[in-house]
Amino acid sequence: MTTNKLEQETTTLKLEGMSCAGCASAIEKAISNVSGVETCDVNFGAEQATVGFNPETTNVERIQKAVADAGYGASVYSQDDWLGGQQDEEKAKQEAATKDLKRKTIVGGIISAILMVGGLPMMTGLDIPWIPHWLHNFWLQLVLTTPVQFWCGASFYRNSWKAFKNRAATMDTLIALGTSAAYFYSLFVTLFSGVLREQGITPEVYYETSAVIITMILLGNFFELRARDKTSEAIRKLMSLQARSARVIRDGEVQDIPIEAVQIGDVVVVRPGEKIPVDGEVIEGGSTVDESMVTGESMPVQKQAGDEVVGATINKTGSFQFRATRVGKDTVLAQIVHLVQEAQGSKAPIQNLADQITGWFVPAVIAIALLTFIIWFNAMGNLTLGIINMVAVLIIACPCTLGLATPTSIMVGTGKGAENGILIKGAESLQIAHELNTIVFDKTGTLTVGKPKVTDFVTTIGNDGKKELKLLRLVALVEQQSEHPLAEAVVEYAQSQGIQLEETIQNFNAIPGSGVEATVSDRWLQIGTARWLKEEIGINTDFFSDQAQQWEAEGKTVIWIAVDGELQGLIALADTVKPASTEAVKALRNLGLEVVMITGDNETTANAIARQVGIPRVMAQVRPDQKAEQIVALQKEGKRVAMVGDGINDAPALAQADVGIAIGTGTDIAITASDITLISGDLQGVVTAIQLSRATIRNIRQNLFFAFVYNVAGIPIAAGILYPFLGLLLNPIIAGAAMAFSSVSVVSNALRLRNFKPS
Ligand SMILES: Nc1ncnc2c1ncn2[C@@H]1O[C@H](COP(=O)(O)OP(=O)(O)OP(=O)(O)O)[C@@H](O)[C@H]1O
Ligand SMILES: [Cu+]
Ligand SMILES: [Mg+2]
Repeated sequence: MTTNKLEQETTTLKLEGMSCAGCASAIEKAISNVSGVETCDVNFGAEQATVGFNPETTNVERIQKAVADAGYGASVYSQDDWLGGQQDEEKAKQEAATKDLKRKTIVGGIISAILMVGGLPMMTGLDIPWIPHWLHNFWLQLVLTTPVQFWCGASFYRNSWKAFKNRAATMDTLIALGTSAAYFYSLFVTLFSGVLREQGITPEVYYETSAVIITMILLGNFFELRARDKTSEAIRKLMSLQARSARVIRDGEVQDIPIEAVQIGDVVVVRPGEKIPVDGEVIEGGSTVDESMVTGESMPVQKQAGDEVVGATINKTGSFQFRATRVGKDTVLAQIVHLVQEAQGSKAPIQNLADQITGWFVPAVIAIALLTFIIWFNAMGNLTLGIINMVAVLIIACPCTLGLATPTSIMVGTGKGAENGILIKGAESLQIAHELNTIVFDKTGTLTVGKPKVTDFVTTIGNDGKKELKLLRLVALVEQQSEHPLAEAVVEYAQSQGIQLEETIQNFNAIPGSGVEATVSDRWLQIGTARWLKEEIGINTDFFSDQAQQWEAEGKTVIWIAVDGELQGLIALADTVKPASTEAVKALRNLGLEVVMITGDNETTANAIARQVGIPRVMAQVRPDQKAEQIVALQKEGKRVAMVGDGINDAPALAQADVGIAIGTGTDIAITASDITLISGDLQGVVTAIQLSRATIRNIRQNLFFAFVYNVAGIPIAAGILYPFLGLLLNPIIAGAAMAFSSVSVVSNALRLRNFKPS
């Protein structure tokens, strides 16, 4: 990573023509070889590639060409795609592919059934009267099997040729080799059956082995395709939330226009029960809006002039007009879709092992298969069993299950997150979240609502109303320049006392984590923490010590006022704890996590709030620039730390934490430094995210276990290792069935994650 992040561009490509994880690694290799490409993640499950590259040395076209040269297709994922009709086009293409697969499976199925029935008397040694003998004729079997081998099974040959050109081998290689061995051996026997008989060998053919295996694998593919389709359901659900049209006021009249035609600044009319088409700001009227589809928050939200509305949410009772502020790919919904798409295509570290294995797996299997043949043929002198066992090894060893295990679970997991208002940036975050043991909460705006109100105001001059107001005016004038929530509260309070704030001030200076200072009306004002005034400036603060102590114990934030270096006043502000905070903290502790609160506020206040929400460990008086250091300190204690913050001023800490969880309040989703974004401000989302992560990783482990067990146990049995002891061989047909349905079972297991419910 030598290049600057800013110079790197990331693009997501939609891939075509992959049949297994082997293809994925072939594409990954091809893309990585393009000079200028810095990172590349190919996801087989999501059929997409996420490529980071330096736009100065390469471009998307060159990357696409590399993919095409490797024998696959890559198209650019445009965020506008799903707004227009391109989605339908892709759907039609997919439907055609499914239909083709279905037809081939049916033809293969019928022929296989005939072959199996014909083979029954031979296999069982019985003379079954209703089965005519000619059904077992070698030549008839040849005629029947040939279309299955080369028409139904065409894709296996095509794909293994593609892989071969890339000097790679995939699951298709194994299937093509395995079934070809059975077919051509049978062909040889058919042609020379006379010669074999003369030599005293009973000629036997294995046409049905090949036909049945091909059919079975096609059937498996068919089920897998249908099941995999369901893993991307979440995205489709999100996309379908998009409204089709909007009612806007143009040229003084209300017009119905398609959603793509809406422009920023358009005035949109929304009636009761209608879907809000794009993002905007209410300018007239009011209503309650159901935002659950975007935020996961089930309570409808009140809207009036000045409030933001989000596209795809549903207007309940009232009607209103709003001005469009974000359209097309800039809307909150479009961004969510984009993010989920990217996350679904990203790779979890847990997958690396599976990838490495698949890389050398196929060549190794071919070697084992050859060895099996050689041993059976040479040591046992049995050509037929040699061929059959070799075919069984080739078929059972198919690594496709291994390739599907992780990505399918990740897709379902991230999709499930989105449904619950939890945006997970990548598979890696989803994985790390299950290892967390410490959760650090920011206080203001995270555990509390973040809208403090002034509750008390006292001055050293006692109860002289006029002088008090004069001081408050000076304070508010200074605070007007600050963006701190405390400052806003002070200004609001002053205004509510009827104070006019129209005077320019000089030398304004904000000291983050301490306070603000400025000159107003020739007076030098310093407003901030006691520590700052006392220890850094040297002002005597004794006068208000007791008063401050009392307020702080009530959980109020106290700010101190000094004029010309002398203490003159004290303001207390209270912020309400979010109703869900206590619940969420409790749930997290029940999950076995240590919960910590971090704040710039002073010790006493912090402790009072911590007690209210049930947090045992507090880090108080931490300056904004020190928050990240505190996270490092926790990490040095050996902890895996998640930081939960409002995403704006906590950015460094969010980035430092193992998992940064940002609270996006309302429409303001700051998806920047965080790994996970909770779209609604509900802290319960933290609990859900961790539970979801644990469920997903558990699911992946199950999948990997199934995949490994099946391959590791299957290969030796297929090779005939049990034969000397138990006389047990694996019929290639059974191997084919096992192989076909192992991937179906992995995908079905991943789909179980769809039942995940936040508790
Ligand atoms: N504009 C300001 N006016 C008055 N006091 C301020 C101002 N900015 C900061 N302070 C003082 O500095 C303290 C620390 O501020 P800081 O922004 O680090 O934390 P906070 O917002 O109180 O809490 P948190 O860290 O939980 O967000 C505040 O509690 C307040 O006493
Ligand atoms: Cu396979
Ligand atoms: Mg703050």
